[in-house]
Amino acid sequence: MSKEVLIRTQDLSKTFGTTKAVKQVSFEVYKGEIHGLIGENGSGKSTITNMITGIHTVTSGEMFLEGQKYEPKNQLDANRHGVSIIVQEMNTIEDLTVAENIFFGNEELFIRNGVIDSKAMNKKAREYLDVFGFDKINPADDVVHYTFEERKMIELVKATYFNPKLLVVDETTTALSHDGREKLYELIRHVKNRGGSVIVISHDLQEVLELCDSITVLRDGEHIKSFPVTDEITEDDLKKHMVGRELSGKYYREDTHSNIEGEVVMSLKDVNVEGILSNINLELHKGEILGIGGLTESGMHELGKVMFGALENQTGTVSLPQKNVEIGSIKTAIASGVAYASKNRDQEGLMINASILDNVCLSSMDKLQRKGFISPKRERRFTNEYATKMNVKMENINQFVSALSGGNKQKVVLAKWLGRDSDILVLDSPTRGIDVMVKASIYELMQELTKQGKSIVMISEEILELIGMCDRLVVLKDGEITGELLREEGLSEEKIIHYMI
Ligand SMILES: Nc1ncnc2c1ncn2[C@@H]1O[C@H](COP(=O)(O)OP(=O)(O)OP(=O)(O)O)[C@@H](O)[C@H]1O
Repeated sequence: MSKEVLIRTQDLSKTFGTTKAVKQVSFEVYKGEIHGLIGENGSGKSTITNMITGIHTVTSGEMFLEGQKYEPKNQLDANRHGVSIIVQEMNTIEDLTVAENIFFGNEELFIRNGVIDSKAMNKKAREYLDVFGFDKINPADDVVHYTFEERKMIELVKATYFNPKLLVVDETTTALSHDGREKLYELIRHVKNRGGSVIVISHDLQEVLELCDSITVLRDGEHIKSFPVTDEITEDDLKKHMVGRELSGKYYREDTHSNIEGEVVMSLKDVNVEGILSNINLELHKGEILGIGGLTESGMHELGKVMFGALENQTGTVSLPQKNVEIGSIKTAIASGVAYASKNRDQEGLMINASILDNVCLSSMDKLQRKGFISPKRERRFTNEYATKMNVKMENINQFVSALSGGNKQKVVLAKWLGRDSDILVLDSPTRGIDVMVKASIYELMQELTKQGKSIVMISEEILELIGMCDRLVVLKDGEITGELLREEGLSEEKIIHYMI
């Protein structure tokens, strides 16, 4: 049986100012297939899918959906054509309830006598949430009460309750916990089994090979290749297509030593946060990479905030013994050389509507000033140095962060803290959304920093990166430390999972 094309792009292009983000891309997605869209950070993946899903207008070129010319006016219009998207960042509206978020733009479904029947809307939302087993999510609650992960789950329902013909999943899996990821895979397969198609954008190449029926590779906004996935295709093949040359070199550390001999630079004593963390006692050593692992709800993300003085209602102490400082606020943390990169980068890590320069310089103002004056030249030099170090793909340092691709935003977060020259870096999900090549350079940089005597706390849901990089790994479950593992004793997935669940 010949395959039927669901969507086809013909010479599709998108220009933002002087940036040619997508250049005459022609590719097609068949009905009933999972199609991977891969490429380095900034290669145009999101821009293409944003055009397909009506988020961006098309600069030039055409799209055809089931053979018909397709020109979505906006996202709702795309939904009405059976096309939806789950984006990288949080995409729920804070002031609305769960149900109002799910049916946003389609409220007319529930209008009775000229007013919205909230009861009927909540009832319908309940039904859809139950299909996914999201029984802890209440349709009538304001969405703001839910975690990043739960809000992503609400978005899954929003994007699929109307049985889309085409679902786009833009770099979402790496933002989710193991369970959330499984739910998303289930959903993707469900759409496929019903004859729908899914475009998956992911930097996890193993995931792409396992999940997808075919793959399209982009490089610098151009279409490089589309091909079906076969058993012969390897991750290295994909990398080669992505960068245009053979790649060599190791990804993770190769040594098996646990570098924990240095003096204690941070000490947590009897830290408790009601309902989140219990009796946390932990020490971080100079030059160490301390991994924190667990399921997303384990308290691991909150532990990072505690180390940065960013959580209220906490008892116990977080201190820096060498400096004789107790961290009780973000201000003290920054002033004492502690940096923190949040998992929730758009809300907590960056000023989205400010320039790269403003973002990189903000936390280093004290370092940059001389006699109370900050020279614009020094700011520019400083920003250029760290943006270049992190390989940020940008027009120039005055570009707004909102105009950067997801992975490049993440690089700005890291550049900001590297520039500050902090002694302790608490990095929550540091390589989220980052392409394989830059990931390798971040791992290299982490090693370089520890050699300089800096200490790193790496909070991650990627077990392999924890195994690959940490001197010591602390595992949390239900807010408590359940295990501590040393690199030199051998870190393995089985051991870690044993303490996680
Ligand atoms: N709103 C915007 N304004 C200006 N430039 C933009 C905008 N959105 C994207 N770009 C630029 O378009 C190019 C492609 O970005 P895009 O987000 O499509 O990349 P991507 O392949 O999805 O990257 P990533 O893997 O990092 O998410 C980048 O150079 C980016 O800076």
